[in-house]
Amino acid sequence: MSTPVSLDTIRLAPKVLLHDHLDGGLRPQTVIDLAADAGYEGLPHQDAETLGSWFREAADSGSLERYLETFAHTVAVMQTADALRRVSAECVEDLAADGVVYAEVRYAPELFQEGGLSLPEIVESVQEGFREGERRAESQGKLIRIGTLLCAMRQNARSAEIAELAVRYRDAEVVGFDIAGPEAGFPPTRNLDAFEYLRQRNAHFTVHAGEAFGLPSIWEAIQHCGAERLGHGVRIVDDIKVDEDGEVHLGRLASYVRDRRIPLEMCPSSNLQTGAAASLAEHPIGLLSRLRFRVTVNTDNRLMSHCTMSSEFAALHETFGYGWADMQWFTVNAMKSSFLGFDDRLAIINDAIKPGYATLMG
Ligand SMILES: O=c1[nH]cnc2c1ncn2[C@@H]1O[C@H](CO)[C@@H](O)[C@H]1O
Ligand SMILES: [Zn+2]
Repeated sequence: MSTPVSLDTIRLAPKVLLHDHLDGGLRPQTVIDLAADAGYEGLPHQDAETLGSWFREAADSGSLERYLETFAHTVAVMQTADALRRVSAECVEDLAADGVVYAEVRYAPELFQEGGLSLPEIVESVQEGFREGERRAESQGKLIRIGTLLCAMRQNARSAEIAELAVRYRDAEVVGFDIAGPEAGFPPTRNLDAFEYLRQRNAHFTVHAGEAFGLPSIWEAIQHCGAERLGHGVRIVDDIKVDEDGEVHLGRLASYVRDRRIPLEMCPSSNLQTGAAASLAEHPIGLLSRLRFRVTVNTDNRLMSHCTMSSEFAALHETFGYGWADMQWFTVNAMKSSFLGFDDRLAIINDAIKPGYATLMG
């Protein structure tokens, strides 16, 4: 018999997360503790519950730029090796407790240099934290693996340096590169040299595109930069027309994205906060899934968007009626689209994902 779908049972389902920001997923209490350690006095609240609500409400701003302002507080408390190790280990524990079996967690090393850390020190501290988190999860009977993505910030001009850093640590579980930050006014082509460098070295990258800006950003990311995946990519719907009678017409770019199976790292809750979609029911994930784009479901920022992988799946279940088979489809899509090697992806699909959903589907 099939297990009824609820938030609690979704937590038991194996899940894969490709788009989660390290500095967007801190526990509120950890932000408070680290602020005290660092002597940071800028926090709006000193009580974990109130602070958690503050992040969610402040991020609920209707614009990406204002959503990103809330990161000033998390970034401020992540300026030492110890703080980075703690945040990274807790991130893994939280994902594992939510039933995530594989996650790609991203952050921008250039943001953590205010206390004098070098870029290698930052990367090594985070990697140590991730490994520690994997060990703690395993000791609680939860198997999880973390791949790291290094981001360059679009508004800064350090992408070449960060791309080199990603390649330097590619054999230490840094699996790829991304550009993040404000999208409007900062087209992905500003970072062409970084993308060229990565392609020459057979390295992987995704690009935040089609979130706060439309089709030109997606087109540049794919056709000029060579992005393998799209962070968000929601605005690809601008190239899809649905007639009154339900007939669907895909433009050239939307067709290309679907034909080439370019993965969309969709983050529904985050999109509602930044105004990229008006409501979950109207979120393009419904149409894009129906049209069998390579859709994946992600959290983006668990603190600011007050979500987990399980809560995102639960919301999709309520709104679109998705059941276990759909969740397995999203999960297999995500695992196939990960930057891990092919053998490792297959092993997670066959050893963790398929048996997990088979049990739930009965
Ligand atoms: O949805 C998003 N779109 C663009 N940038 C983002 C998003 N979420 C977080 N960041 C930015 O990425 C940096 C590195 O993790 C964060 O500091 C934040 O500024
Ligand atoms: Zn993001």
